[in-house]
Order: sequence, then structure tokens, then C-alpha cells
Amino acid sequence: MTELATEATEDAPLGELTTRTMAMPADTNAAGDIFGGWVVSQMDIAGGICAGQFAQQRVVTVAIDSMTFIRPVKVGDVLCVYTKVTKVGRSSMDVHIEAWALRHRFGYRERVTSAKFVFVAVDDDGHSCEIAEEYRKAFVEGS
Ligand SMILES: CC(=O)SCCNC(=O)CCNC(=O)[C@H](O)C(C)(C)COP(=O)(O)OP(=O)(O)OC[C@H]1O[C@@H](n2cnc3c(N)ncnc32)[C@H](O)[C@@H]1OP(=O)(O)O
Repeated sequence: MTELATEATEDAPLGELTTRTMAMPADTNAAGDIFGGWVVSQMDIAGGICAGQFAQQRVVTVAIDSMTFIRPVKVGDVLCVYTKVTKVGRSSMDVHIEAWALRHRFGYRERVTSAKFVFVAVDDDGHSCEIAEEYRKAFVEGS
């Protein structure tokens, strides 16, 4: 039987824990690893929650500026997605997103991806709209 370590293997995640989802067999590719697209979609969901809460508005993903797959995700891992708003424009927000796999549900955790997504606040018609001044002012870059 494999013994599971309980210590984190790396530095701590950056950002706030936003979603946790278990990787299931239906999400695998032919090699038995979890599809990168599934992982990206989990990151997109978490980023959307983060940006929507920041702007207190509906948001859409406009860009994935960088995306690094560091290690594979396996069935039974719990994918923990951390998010942090790193830049705020008139309507756009850069969100640093990283996913960590909690191996075998309760084992050690490892960073598996890191990315920068850009979200835009939109109105009911889907047009970009200004993020409220109070939220933009409250944002302190690098904090
Ligand atoms: C295709 C899909 O289904 S992807 C998944 C879901 N996402 C979507 O459906 C979004 C589809 N895209 C859109 O609807 C439009 O591109 C919108 C509404 C997001 C933006 O429309 P635009 O006409 O570009 O709006 P606008 O010119 O006002 O730009 C809005 C902001 O987005 C930023 N932006 C636009 N394109 C990009 C880009 N490629 N990368 C980074 N930022 C961008 C602009 O700099 C601007 O930022 P600011 O307001 O903070 O200065």
C-alpha cells in the first residue's frame, strides 16, 4: 500500500481558495490523465467567480494570457483552484489563477497549473461596462 504524505511539497498557493472539485474518470484522456481542457474549465469557473465578486457584476472571459501545465492531474485528485485579482482596468481584471492537486483526495498537494486570465465586466447586452469606482479605488495593486 502506498503511504501518503500529508505535508505540502512546495511553497503555498497564491490567492484565495475559490473552488474544489474532484477529478473523475469521465474527465480523462486516452492516457488516463485528466484532460487539460477540464482543468482549464475549472480555472475559468473559479476566475469568473473571483472577477464577478470583485466587480459585483456579470463578467466574461476575454483572454487567457498565459497558461502553464506543470504536472498531470489524476483521477481521485481534488483540484483546488486559487484566484487573485492582480490588475484592474476600466472594465477588465487580470486574475492570477493556479490549481493545486490534493493527491488521492487527502494526500500531499502540488501545484499543477498557473495562468493569467483576463475577465471583463459586461452589461445585460454583453457590452463591456465600467467597474464601479469604489471597487476600482479599493484595489491596491500588488496587495
Ligand atoms: C468565445 C467564447 O465563448 S469565450 C468564453 C466566454 N467569453 C465570451 O463569450 C466573451 C466574448 N468576447 C466579448 O464578448 C467581447 O470581446 C468583450 C465584451 C469581452 C469585450 O469587447 P470589446 O469590444 O473588446 O470591449 P472593449 O473594447 O470595451 O474592451 C473591454 C476591455 O477588455 C480588454 N480586452 C479586450 N480584448 C482583450 C484581450 N484580448 N486581452 C486582454 N484584454 C482585452 C480591453 O483592454 C478593455 O479593458 P479596459 O476596459 O479595462 O480598458
